[in-house]
Amino acid sequence: METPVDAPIKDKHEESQRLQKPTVVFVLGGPGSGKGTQCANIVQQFSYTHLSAGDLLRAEIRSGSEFGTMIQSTIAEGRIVPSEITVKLLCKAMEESGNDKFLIDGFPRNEENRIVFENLAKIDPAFVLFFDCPEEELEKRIMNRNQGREDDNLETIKKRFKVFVESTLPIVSYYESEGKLRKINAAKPSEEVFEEVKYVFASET
Ligand SMILES: Nc1ncnc2c1ncn2[C@@H]1O[C@H](COP(=O)(O)OP(=O)(O)O)[C@@H](O)[C@H]1O
Ligand SMILES: Nc1ccn([C@@H]2O[C@H](COP(=O)(O)OP(=O)(O)O)[C@@H](O)[C@H]2O)c(=O)n1
Ligand SMILES: [Mg+2]
Repeated sequence: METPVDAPIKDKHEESQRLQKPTVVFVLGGPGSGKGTQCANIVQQFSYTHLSAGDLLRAEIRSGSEFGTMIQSTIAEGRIVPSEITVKLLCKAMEESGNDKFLIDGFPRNEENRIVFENLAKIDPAFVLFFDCPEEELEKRIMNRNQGREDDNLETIKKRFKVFVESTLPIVSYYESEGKLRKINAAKPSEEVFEEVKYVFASET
């Protein structure tokens, strides 16, 4: 069939670019809500690669990067690292993975994260998983986590909860208004949470 003469070449290029975009699922929830735990479960049953923004930032500190000291002090204070750094780490990890389906855990944590990702990666999430859990349960889980994290102490946890409420919950509301939020009750035992998670993935794919 002939190409219609008025079909602009640029639009065709943009369409093929869009079709090649990877599938991204953002995974949000308060600190200690089980994002990392459930992502590990998901990759065992569905063909996703798990990218944790926090893990990438901690690896960047260990690598001796020029930004290491700044990232370390930002994390120790429970604040959010400048988005360009985190988004570049995520994009690099996506490129290097060889996969085209990603769980992006702990991101976007604020509006700047969301917009910089939109502008640099130019990918919209397929949907957003949100692990909903009361603060007192989160605090207990973090205090028992034992991963030797500098930010898993009571003083920093309080700051992280404040950042979560002030900066991340508005992002959760944004995706809800876009019809992209899949809210999970994360206050249950891990196996029961995963049953809900599986149901979401089975319905989406
Ligand atoms: N449903 C759950 N019930 C009780 N403890 C949990 C549950 N999910 C995870 N945990 C534990 O809570 C801590 C925080 O979980 P993690 O997956 O690291 O959360 P996040 O990545 O959201 O901070 C870990 O020690 C983990 O083993
Ligand atoms: N998008 C992100 C994700 C994490 N971080 C930093 O990394 C810290 C740990 O994030 P994390 O996702 O590993 O923490 P948990 O929610 O898993 O406990 C956050 O408190 C922030 O200081 C960030 O600045 N930007
Ligand atoms: Mg985590």
